Amino acid sequence: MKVINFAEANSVLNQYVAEIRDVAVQGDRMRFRRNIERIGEIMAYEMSKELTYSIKRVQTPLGVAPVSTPDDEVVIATVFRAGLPLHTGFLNVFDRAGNAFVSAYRYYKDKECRTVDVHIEYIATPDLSKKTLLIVDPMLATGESMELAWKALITKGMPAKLQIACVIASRQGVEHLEKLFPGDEVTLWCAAIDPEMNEHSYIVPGLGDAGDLAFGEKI
Ligand SMILES: O=P(O)(O)OC[C@H]1O[C@H](OP(=O)(O)OP(=O)(O)O)[C@H](O)[C@@H]1O
Ligand SMILES: O=c1cc[nH]c(=O)[nH]1
Ligand SMILES: [Mg+2]
Repeated sequence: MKVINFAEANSVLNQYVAEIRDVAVQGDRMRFRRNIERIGEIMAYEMSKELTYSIKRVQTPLGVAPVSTPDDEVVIATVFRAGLPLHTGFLNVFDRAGNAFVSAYRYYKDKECRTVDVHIEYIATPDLSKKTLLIVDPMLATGESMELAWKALITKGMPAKLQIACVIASRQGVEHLEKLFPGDEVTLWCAAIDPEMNEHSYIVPGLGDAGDLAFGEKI
């Protein structure tokens, strides 16, 4: 798997990442969601450079313009709930894309909240055969949700290409996906890679709980 880490380059994307991490700013839910969305828009633009292009002839009122446009049939897939604002950002850019949704949630198997498991309940997707699938989820912690989402999605057709986008990934999550996707056909795009996870499988320094920050606490 190829890994592209936007934190290695200076751009305004880092300002949005700083705001979603910052305890003094992240409590503004609308700004939090919009920042994730803006990160999605920038990532989608960068990712668009990796698609397959061909020149089409476009009739203007005054003549014919040759324009190189993408040929990929893109499907954007995300994981409820936290993935929704990132999905919106991608869909703002790839506005003709198909859309897939998977519900995956982490739950603790023990009272001490130390052993996390992931449960998939719901999947809604178009046929993924021969498509260019973009799986977008803001947090890649253990990597279990992403692996299960991928495995659930491919029961609905095998895509021709896969790109994965996260906002904050843990080093362990990246290694988990590297084992799942050996070779360099799959690319992971992330805004930052953090070094650690805590005993509750939260990314450190991370940003906290992305789903709760975007939508409020759940019971
Ligand atoms: O790599 P993992 O250890 O599997 O963790 C990552 C998952 O955690 C978050 O969802 P969460 O389970 O918190 O659900 P939520 O979006 O409903 O808050 C996030 O959106 C990922 O799907
Ligand atoms: O740090 C983390 C890990 C998983 N999910 C989150 O929302 N945050
Ligand atoms: Mg959550």
